[in-house]
Amino acid sequence: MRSLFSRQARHPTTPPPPFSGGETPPRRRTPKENVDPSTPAHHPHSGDHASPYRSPSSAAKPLLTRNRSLPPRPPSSNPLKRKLDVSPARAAVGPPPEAAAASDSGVQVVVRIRPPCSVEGEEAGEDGRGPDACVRKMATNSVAIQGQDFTFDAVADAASTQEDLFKLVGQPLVENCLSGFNSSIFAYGQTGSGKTYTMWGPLSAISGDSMGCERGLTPRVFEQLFSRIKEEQGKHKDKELIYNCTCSFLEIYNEQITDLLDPMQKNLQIREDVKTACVYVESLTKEFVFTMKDVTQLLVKGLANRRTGSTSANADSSRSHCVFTCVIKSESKNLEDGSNSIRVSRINLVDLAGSERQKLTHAAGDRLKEAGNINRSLSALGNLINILAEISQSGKQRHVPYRDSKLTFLLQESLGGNAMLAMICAVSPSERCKNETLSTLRFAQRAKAIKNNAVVNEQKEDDVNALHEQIRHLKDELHRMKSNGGSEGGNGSFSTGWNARRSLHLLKMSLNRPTTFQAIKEDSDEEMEIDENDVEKPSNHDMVIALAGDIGFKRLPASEVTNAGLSHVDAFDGDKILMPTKRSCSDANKLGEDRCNLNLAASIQRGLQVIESHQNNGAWRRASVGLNARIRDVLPCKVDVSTQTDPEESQARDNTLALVPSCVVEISSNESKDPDACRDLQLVPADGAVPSDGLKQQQILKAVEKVLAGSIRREMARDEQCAKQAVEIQQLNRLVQQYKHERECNAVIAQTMEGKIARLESLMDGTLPTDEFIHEEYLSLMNEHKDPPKEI
Ligand SMILES: Nc1ncnc2c1ncn2[C@@H]1O[C@H](COP(=O)(O)OP(=O)(O)OP(=O)(O)O)[C@@H](O)[C@H]1O
Repeated sequence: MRSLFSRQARHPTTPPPPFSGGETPPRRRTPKENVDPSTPAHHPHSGDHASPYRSPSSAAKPLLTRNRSLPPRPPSSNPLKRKLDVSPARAAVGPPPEAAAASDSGVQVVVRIRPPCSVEGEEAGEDGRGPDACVRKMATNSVAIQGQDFTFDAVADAASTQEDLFKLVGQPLVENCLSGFNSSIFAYGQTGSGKTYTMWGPLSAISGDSMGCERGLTPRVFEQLFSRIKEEQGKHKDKELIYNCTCSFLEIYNEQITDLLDPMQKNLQIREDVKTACVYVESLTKEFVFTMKDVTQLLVKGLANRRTGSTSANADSSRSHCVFTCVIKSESKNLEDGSNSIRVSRINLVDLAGSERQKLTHAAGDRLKEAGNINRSLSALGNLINILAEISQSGKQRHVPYRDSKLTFLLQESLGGNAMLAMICAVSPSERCKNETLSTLRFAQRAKAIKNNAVVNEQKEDDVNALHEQIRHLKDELHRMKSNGGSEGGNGSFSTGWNARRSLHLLKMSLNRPTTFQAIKEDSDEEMEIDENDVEKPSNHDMVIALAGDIGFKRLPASEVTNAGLSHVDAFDGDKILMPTKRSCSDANKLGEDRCNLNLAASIQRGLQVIESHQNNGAWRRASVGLNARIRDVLPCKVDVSTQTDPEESQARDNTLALVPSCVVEISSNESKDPDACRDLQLVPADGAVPSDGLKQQQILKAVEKVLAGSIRREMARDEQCAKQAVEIQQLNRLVQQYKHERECNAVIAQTMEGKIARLESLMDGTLPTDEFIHEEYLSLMNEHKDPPKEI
């Protein structure tokens, strides 16, 4: 599966030991055929002890900084972006902690000159370094043939051992795999040049109990792999490292794939997973391997099933390309956050069929047909390598013909893709093979120019979870915005929108609810039922106040109270109403009484002035209307005077007082038409008894003062309520404006989110490379911050 999180390849921390083969002969001035064009001031002898996994041309070039057009950005605070950040420090986290010996992803080329066979020995010398050898090792990394120098990553001559080759190529491969890189080794060369010997070694050395020194690369790689796995598990017990290795073995013979672990399975098909872009062979046998013994069994079985034939160049010539693959899956746990990480890497060990000149090998029949297919297939490989080399050198994109052969189609990951590739080019020192050898060296030269794109194949559980979670969150957010106009729920910028909506709702409730004034309830005279219009604009001269013994206020028809000074009125269920009138006061003709009347009038006047100042207030009018209606319904009613009078006034409790408007009939309807019609008020005793004048006047005065004080208190409470409502309305208006603004912002955010979701999904699907994702995110952020919405 394609990794979501690419990491750069690292430089070797444990370079392989110097190659021990061969001494350096005297230098000759020869044309340099394959100097790496990207290497400045390259010197053919500069690569002493070079590892095939070290490329000076690309040292210190992080994978993601190559071809990057974006300026560097500071580390993101976004956890998701931090996950996507690629840095060597981060790449060093995970099993194994030691950096793998690896270069960037240039193809590493090692040339191996096999020892001459008995016939060739005469011309090439026993060690292949004789004066008649067609190819000579000039340095640890260069050879000379027909007056031409070729420089590679390393050269192993006839004196080199299998162990040397393993240290050069096999050991770094194991480290790369444990670090999560796909890694491949191809053995290329003409028939009989030593490819099979290098890759596997003689069958006897593989299957033998003794650790034969002729064991080839593959068994050594797996010995090392199991040894390193054990070492890592011991070293990082806290990470609970679990490794799974599965192996498969196939051959491509005459352009048909055969399962070497189950040779009955022939003509298997190559499939491509569209989602992950991975290529695999359908129905190929995969075996778990846990020990070296398991691997040996597979190797022996597979190699035994491989097609071989005798040619004039090689008595035991391999007639097919053969690919041994091992997929290594490692799981580790981060004890800090409990998350898991999984690395999956693939080893491809490829022993190619040898090219041959049919004229020289005198092939016929099946061998000829085989040779034709082998050459066609190798020709497709050569062509592909030419194109990849050209692409790497020129930077120009062009079609890469992976599908030209089964070999190139199957191994496309290793060729210019997500893998580290080492190419071992085997050559013969024989003069008779010089053209083939030259051809092989030219092939090697072109292969060296290829740049692969190896990345650590790692998936972190929390990375995937975080991406899924973010997509889900964004989708939810978007859905809410679309369905609710972008303001409900959520957090951050949406919370204000939600507040605005809530405030609007409260405003609506507030405006619809019946106007209630808590202050009135808190008044001690809550049982008082009074129509303020009855005391509105009173006339001292016309005012008649009736005081009932139990301080009940009653209205009397004006006709019944205007004609008599203190007349008995039984209009209300026989209640006696004392009606002190202006005339009765005049009759008494006493200074105290006049003063009393004047004081009373002044008190009432003061109260009424306060009330008048609010008579245009809407709340006041609503309250008045409400009170009028209630008064009409419940009259006569009583007020407990004790709640509004001083203790010494309690003696007046037995007296029933009635507040009598002069125009009680149809007062509610009249008040709006002619408020003056209701201005006459009379206080009369409810029981009709006539109290003594002085006492009564005092009682009246105090009672009226209390009534007015209550009215004033209520008015002040209403004022306070009105002021509060005005502030609230102002605040709500501001919230409405804010709400509108946020709706606009949310529309923009919704658009951005849709884009982000699409990008994240593409990233998850693998259709959008991480580089492009980061680039698009960057552009999106730039766009977002270019024109920030104005704050209200
Ligand atoms: N480095 C070496 N040391 C000793 N013997 C070698 C070496 N390389 C090759 N040989 C021997 O040379 C012979 C041919 O080698 P090998 O079969 O590996 O060639 P090949 O390239 O695989 O040929 P083909 O393509 O026909 O399969 C074998 O007998 C092998 O043992």
